[in-house]
Amino acid sequence: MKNIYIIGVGLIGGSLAIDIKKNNPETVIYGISRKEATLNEALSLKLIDKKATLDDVENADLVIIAIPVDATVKLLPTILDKIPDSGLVVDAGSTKVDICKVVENHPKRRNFLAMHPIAGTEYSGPSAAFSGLFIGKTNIVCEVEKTTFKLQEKALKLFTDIGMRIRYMNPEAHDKHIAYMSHLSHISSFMLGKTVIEKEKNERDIFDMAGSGFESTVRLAKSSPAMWTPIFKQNKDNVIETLDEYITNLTHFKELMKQNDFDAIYNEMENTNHIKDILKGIS
Ligand SMILES: NC(=O)c1ccc[n+]([C@@H]2O[C@H](COP(=O)([O-])OP(=O)(O)OC[C@H]3O[C@@H](n4cnc5c(N)ncnc54)[C@H](O)[C@@H]3O)[C@@H](O)[C@H]2O)c1
Ligand SMILES: O=C(O)C(=O)C[C@]1(C(=O)O)C=C[C@@H](O)C=C1
Repeated sequence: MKNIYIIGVGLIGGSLAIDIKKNNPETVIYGISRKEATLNEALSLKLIDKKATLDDVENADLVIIAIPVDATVKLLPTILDKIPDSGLVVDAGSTKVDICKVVENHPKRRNFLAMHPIAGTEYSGPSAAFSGLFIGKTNIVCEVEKTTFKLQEKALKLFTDIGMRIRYMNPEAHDKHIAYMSHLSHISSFMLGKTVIEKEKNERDIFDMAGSGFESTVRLAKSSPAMWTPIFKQNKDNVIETLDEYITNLTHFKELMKQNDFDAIYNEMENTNHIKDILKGIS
């Protein structure tokens, strides 16, 4: 691909830019952002080769949209309008139902591939981007059958070349599973951070007593509200369902404590230890 345009050169867009360029040195990577300062930062960090504007995508072989999911829903139809007939658009959004819905009747629907790379960190912006983020990680691809076969092949090669494995899923299943697998852990981390900040008022105590256990469970509370608010809004019903389940489990744990049923508490923890085997890998 000769010309790749990345809209949103933050953690995800910037990290994709670095590794795609490594594998395809002849490709020109253009960055598009709302703020000039973000593009200048991306240029100075060598994430992109050149700055561009939305109108320039009429020359695109590929456009990667890596902006918050509400902005993706707004921009995606316009980008599809502008790209050439041979062009491909992919998005990296953390939700998939609303994004797929907004283009379901678009005349260039077959030029779009919906995906969600399950890779990231709690940091955002161009300076958070790094090479290797996607190695060994899963890329969830939705409604693959709605994309022209030739364009599917091009996109999937680009992503497997940077180390990703592909998993296919429909958008509804994606949003339901991801509410448990990603959105709930962010809420639980944010609320853990809130509880500690509210009750442990002395920041020196928090700093001195934060061990690696607290650090690791509160890591996601450093994440960007600008990215997460639209995710929770788009996936509201699924997220509320996960919260109901989680709150039931927390309440159950509290009841066992009140009843001094420490055998039951032991069993709860022992059963949950199974997560360690699951995360070791399913072959
Ligand atoms: N952070 C993660 O762990 C992660 C993982 C997988 C997918 N995603 C998804 O990838 C997308 C990007 O996330 P990120 O972590 O790279 O965020 P980020 O904040 O690091 O980068 C997003 C960039 O988009 C820019 N931007 C915002 N609105 C814009 C608009 N309307 N037009 C152009 N630029 C705009 C921001 O200024 C920022 O530079 C989101 O849809 C997110 O849901 C994030
Ligand atoms: O590891 C992290 O810090 C992340 O938040 C990455 C993470 C997640 O695993 O929940 C966050 C959002 C995504 O859409 C995909 C990946």
